[in-house]
Amino acid sequence: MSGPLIVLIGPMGVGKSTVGALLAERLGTAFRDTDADIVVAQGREIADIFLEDGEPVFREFERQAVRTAVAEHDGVLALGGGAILDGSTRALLAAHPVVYLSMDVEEAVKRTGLNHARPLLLVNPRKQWRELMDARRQLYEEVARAVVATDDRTPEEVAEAVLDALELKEA
Ligand SMILES: Nc1ncnc2c1ncn2[C@@H]1O[C@H](COP(=O)(O)OP(=O)(O)O)[C@@H](O)[C@H]1O
Ligand SMILES: O=C(O)C1=C[C@@H](OP(=O)(O)O)[C@@H](O)[C@H](O)C1
Ligand SMILES: [Mg+2]
Repeated sequence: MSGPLIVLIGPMGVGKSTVGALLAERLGTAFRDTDADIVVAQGREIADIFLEDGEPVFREFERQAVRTAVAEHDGVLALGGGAILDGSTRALLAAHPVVYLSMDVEEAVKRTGLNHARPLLLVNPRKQWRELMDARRQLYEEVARAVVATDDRTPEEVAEAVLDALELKEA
């Protein structure tokens, strides 16, 4: 198996899960999301894993989930926003068609501000999002084969831009 057709990375709320599902539909392939894989494997929501076990344990589940998904899945794969924090994950992704979906902070607050499913943005989302991006921006750029800005674009328009960036044709 040759690995995923597309791997989506980028910050929380940028649309990896939404656009990933659309892309899979347009390409006539399957969609997989490592956050969803972790929820199924653990039988708990992401926020509960953070609360009960802490972030380092979640990151280890995530590291393993990415490894398994990259090895097994040949469709569209969306990762959680922090997956690229792990150096071995970044090394693994170097061989794959990774697209970084980007957005600015105001768009991020609009898309995630009121959503309690994301434990890292529970208090002062604007400040926390800026801090996360200061720590991660360079890692997203380092791993990505293409960058697609999502501000002022519908999920359908983002999906189209991803297909263009990777020169992929619809099914
Ligand atoms: N291009 C877009 N424009 C406006 N809202 C969007 C866009 N993409 C996603 N959203 C919305 O933003 C929220 C987060 O999307 P999601 O796909 O869960 O992001 P991620 O998986 O990157 O965290 C959802 O409510 C989704 O409907
Ligand atoms: O950026 C992060 O550290 C996280 C992003 C989330 O996924 P999404 O990027 O799909 O929201 C989820 O994995 C967890 O809440 C941590
Ligand atoms: Mg997601």
